Amino acid sequence: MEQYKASIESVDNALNRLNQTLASYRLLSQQNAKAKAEEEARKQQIEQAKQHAPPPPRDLPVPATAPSAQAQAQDPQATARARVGRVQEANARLRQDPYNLPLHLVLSRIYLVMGYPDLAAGTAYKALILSDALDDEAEEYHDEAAESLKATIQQQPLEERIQIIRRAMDAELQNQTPSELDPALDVEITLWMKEHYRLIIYRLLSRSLLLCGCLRSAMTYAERGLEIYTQDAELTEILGLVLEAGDHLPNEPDEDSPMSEWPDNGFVRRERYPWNRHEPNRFEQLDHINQLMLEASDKLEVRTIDLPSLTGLDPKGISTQLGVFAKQDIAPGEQLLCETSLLTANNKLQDALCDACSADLPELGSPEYEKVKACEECEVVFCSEWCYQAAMDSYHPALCDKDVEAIAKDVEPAEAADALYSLLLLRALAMAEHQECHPLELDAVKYIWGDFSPIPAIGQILYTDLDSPHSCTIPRNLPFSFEHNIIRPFHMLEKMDIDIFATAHLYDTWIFNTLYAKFRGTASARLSGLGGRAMRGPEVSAVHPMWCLANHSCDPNVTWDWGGQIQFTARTERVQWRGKGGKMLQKSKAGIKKGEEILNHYCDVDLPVRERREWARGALGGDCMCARSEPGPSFDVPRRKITIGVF
Ligand SMILES: C[S@@+](CC[C@H](N)C(=O)[O-])C[C@H]1O[C@@H](n2cnc3c(N)ncnc32)[C@H](O)[C@@H]1O
Repeated sequence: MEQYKASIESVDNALNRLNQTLASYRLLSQQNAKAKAEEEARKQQIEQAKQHAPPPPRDLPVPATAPSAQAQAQDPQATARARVGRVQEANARLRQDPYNLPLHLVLSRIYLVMGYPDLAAGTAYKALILSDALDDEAEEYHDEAAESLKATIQQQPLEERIQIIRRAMDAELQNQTPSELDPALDVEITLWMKEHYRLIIYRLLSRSLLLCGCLRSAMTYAERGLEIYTQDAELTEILGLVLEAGDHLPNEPDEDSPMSEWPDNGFVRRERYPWNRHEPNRFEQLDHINQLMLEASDKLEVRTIDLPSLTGLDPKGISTQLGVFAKQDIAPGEQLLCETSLLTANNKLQDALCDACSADLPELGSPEYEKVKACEECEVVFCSEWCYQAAMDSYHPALCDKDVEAIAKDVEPAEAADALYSLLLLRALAMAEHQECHPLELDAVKYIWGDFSPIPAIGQILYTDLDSPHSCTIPRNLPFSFEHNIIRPFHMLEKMDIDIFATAHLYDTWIFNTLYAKFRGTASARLSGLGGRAMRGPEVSAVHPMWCLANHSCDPNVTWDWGGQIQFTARTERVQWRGKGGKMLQKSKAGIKKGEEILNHYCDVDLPVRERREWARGALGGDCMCARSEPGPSFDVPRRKITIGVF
């Protein structure tokens, strides 16, 4: 105990000495009449100092469950279990100590090793936010991050703490210049950030973004790191790898291309994460799903169905999923489903649409306009008292007066679809926040098919090296960008006054990815009714959780229409097409018999077969196997084009 006390004192003594040295330099600099000349000299010296590489960062503490290399080779299953255990353990520790910067770096590294560079980037980005907060007393999270990091540093070996202080004092003495250290900040924290953690943040962020295909951001962070750590071999290597990855691109940018020409998006794994305890067993919860279906239709029920696996990932060639079936005979032209969803989005700032259901608002001054109701606090408008009340009960208070209106609005046409997905995410986050529910447990989200790829086999190599996004050996089909999957969701949460560190169990990159996976397979989009033009890209979008349980066919037995509500109506005429011998075919009669499956259509069924197949490969993940589109010669008659569909 005495010995411990003495060591503490020696750290304190060293810190005091350092502070005195710094203070004397500050005094000197104030007295110096030739301040300008000195400033020049100081700049030169800083430049010289930058030429010396900082000492390599001490390796981060490895959680106790990490398996040894030998154990990994002997038992890959145990290794995989241990890795998932490490994610859970790091997250559990973060729940107790949410502002702990080094712990974020540990978790980021675990994700990277597990082949989740997207999650590694999300976690390293949070470490960067903490690092920026540590630099400025006035920043949100400053006090919490400083307290947590100080406690971590105090647990480190005393010799190392003293060495770091000594090195800083020596550098100060050698330079004979005013200190770069900010007197308002804790000196030891500043030194540890510089010696260890800031460098690791830049390395982790730039490498993981490189592996996600976000070359522009990877380059930005590698370069930012190199401005501080000019000689760092790893950052220099990562910068080289970014340039090399650019060589593989079809429109290859070169080193001198403007930054804006470098791609900043790619694809990542789309899977039910092994630690995700929120995905329901939909087959066991069919009764509950059918209770939800009753609110949209009393003529339909949800059942399990074996579909041909279109992605080729299922070894049996069959994918057991859900589908929608008729509970009674349905006549041609009869309406069979009418569903209202509040999981909607509109990417136009000025369009007159209901905030809740996205229906067009009636014309100003018309008798119908009487029904329109605005929020008294923030003036957001709803088409009816019903929508106003539903929004208040479901999501609006979480967004009211929170300065979120301009997020993802009025974007370039090429960005329109991604903006809509971001806005659907914002709506889901607001629903979760207001309803005090985990975002993946929301009724509007929980039972949606996420089109997840199977988790890779135990022991399978995921990246042949951790140097290139092209070395990944497993399918990655979830579109990913640093902006949409990381920066924007955290920004939205901060606007909603949500502490992103204290709520990581509710709001984190893996949760955003899971929500995006669900929305990407099921959201319908359309142009806004008011002046919407195709060149502006999709403008309104919604996820209808019951509607989207119906599977696709290029010979559908229903049509659908979506204004404020989405409706299924039994087709009055089935599609006709020319078969192999050029003969006109119409496989089925209009009308739906009890027990028959509801065959939805996600694309324009009037498109020619080649375009439908191309669409199906993108949207369903493979060739559509319905009788009309089965691979093989077929001669479709192209007809009218519509501008509405699942995107
Ligand atoms: C919007 S969901 C339809 C509902 C889904 N079956 C479920 O269980 O929730 C779309 C997914 O269903 C499957 N699917 C839909 N239509 C299909 C078809 N004609 N053939 C094979 N799979 C289909 C694909 O996996 C597709 O990604």
